[in-house]
Amino acid sequence: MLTIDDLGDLRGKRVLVRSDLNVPLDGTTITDDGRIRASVPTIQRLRDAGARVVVCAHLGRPKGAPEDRYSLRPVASRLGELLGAPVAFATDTVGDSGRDVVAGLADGDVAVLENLRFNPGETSKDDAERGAFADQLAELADAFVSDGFGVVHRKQASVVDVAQRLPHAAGGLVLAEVEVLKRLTVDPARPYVVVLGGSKVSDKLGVIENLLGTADRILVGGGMVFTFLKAQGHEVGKSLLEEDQLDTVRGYLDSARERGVEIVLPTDVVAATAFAADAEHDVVPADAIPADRLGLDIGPDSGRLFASRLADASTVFWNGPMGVFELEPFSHGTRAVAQALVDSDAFSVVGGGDSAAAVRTLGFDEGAFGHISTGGGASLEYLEGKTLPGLTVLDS
Ligand SMILES: Nc1ncnc2c1ncn2[C@@H]1O[C@H](COP(=O)(O)OP(=O)(O)O)[C@@H](O)[C@H]1O
Ligand SMILES: O=C(OP(=O)(O)O)[C@H](O)COP(=O)(O)O
Repeated sequence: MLTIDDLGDLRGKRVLVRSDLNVPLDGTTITDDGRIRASVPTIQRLRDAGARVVVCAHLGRPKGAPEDRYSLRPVASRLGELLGAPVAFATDTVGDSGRDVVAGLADGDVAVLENLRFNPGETSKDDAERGAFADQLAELADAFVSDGFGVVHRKQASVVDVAQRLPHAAGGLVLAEVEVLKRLTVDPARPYVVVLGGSKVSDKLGVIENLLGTADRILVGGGMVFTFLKAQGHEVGKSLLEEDQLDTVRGYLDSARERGVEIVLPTDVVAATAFAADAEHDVVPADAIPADRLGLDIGPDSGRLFASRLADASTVFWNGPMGVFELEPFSHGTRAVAQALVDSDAFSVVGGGDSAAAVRTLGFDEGAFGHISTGGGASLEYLEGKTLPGLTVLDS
């Protein structure tokens, strides 16, 4: 991959940096700034080189139009604090504000553009629409640095199309993440255990197919669980469910059996009356979730089971919290898995915005894990052996 050194002298040049600043927020309060901190070294390096740094990023999944709750303004403020320098904020991405803010930058200055996903072109499936938005982004800069590892699996304008329009390079974060993940693709020490959870179920269920060819054991928790339980014929109440994936999941279970890959499912679940910290909740058997309840965590028995299936692992990749860890009553399963990794001798990689945030907010020391990756879906697709569009485009 091309690196920042390949871009030559950057003094006075406008450099567009695609970062992954998709951090968890409580209102306008950032509850974990890990992804912003991870983005700082590349931005600082470009400042030191005298570049005029234009940072672009997304927050959440707005549908192509502005929504206050997804504004990057609080993120820009936090970036300024971490850099110890003023950060200009454009209230749009490629409109008047974006252009004015970029025009006002001096060498070494930094600006953050408003959420890329407020523009329909960013995530469009239509090449022409995405290309037109990428043209506008490219007009704001002389060079492009891709540093948002968490989005390199997305074929989106700011990840792929803009790189085709400007001299481009991989940032230090992307290079570092790929370096670590390579260790898990080239002959990982066995047993190799993958732990999957979280809420992006439709996105991530598909990775299991390829992981069945590489992992020895897959532990399933979080919102993923219920599609498996339902596929086995159990009721899951009001829990997160991908109804149209039931046959696919049955196929995974059959295929795992044939290949000798162990799929470990929870034996009990914390089932609540509502998605709220003060909701009534009980531990119920995984095969007997009441119709009016939703599963928001794996239960204590499952926590012990998962820990026991991690104890002998030599390599572990974990993406996706085991429950709604943001709410204390539903954080115990995630804590149990994190503790099991801390206690094991395995080389462990924890990937994903929320998984990394969970580990930190639950009070674990980052140093106790082999690597904390900023990418969840991106890491998973890399480990599957898939071609990631945001990486391929940096090769040429
Ligand atoms: N049983 C569940 N039901 C609903 N949401 C869940 C459940 N378990 C975990 N989650 C949610 O999953 C979210 C993280 O999912 P995801 O984005 O896939 O992970 P990551 O960001 O680590 O890749 C968390 O906000 C958590 O509250
Ligand atoms: O949070 C992210 O991914 P992750 O939840 O897989 O870690 C990235 O910012 C990508 O976001 P997206 O899954 O909305 O494209």
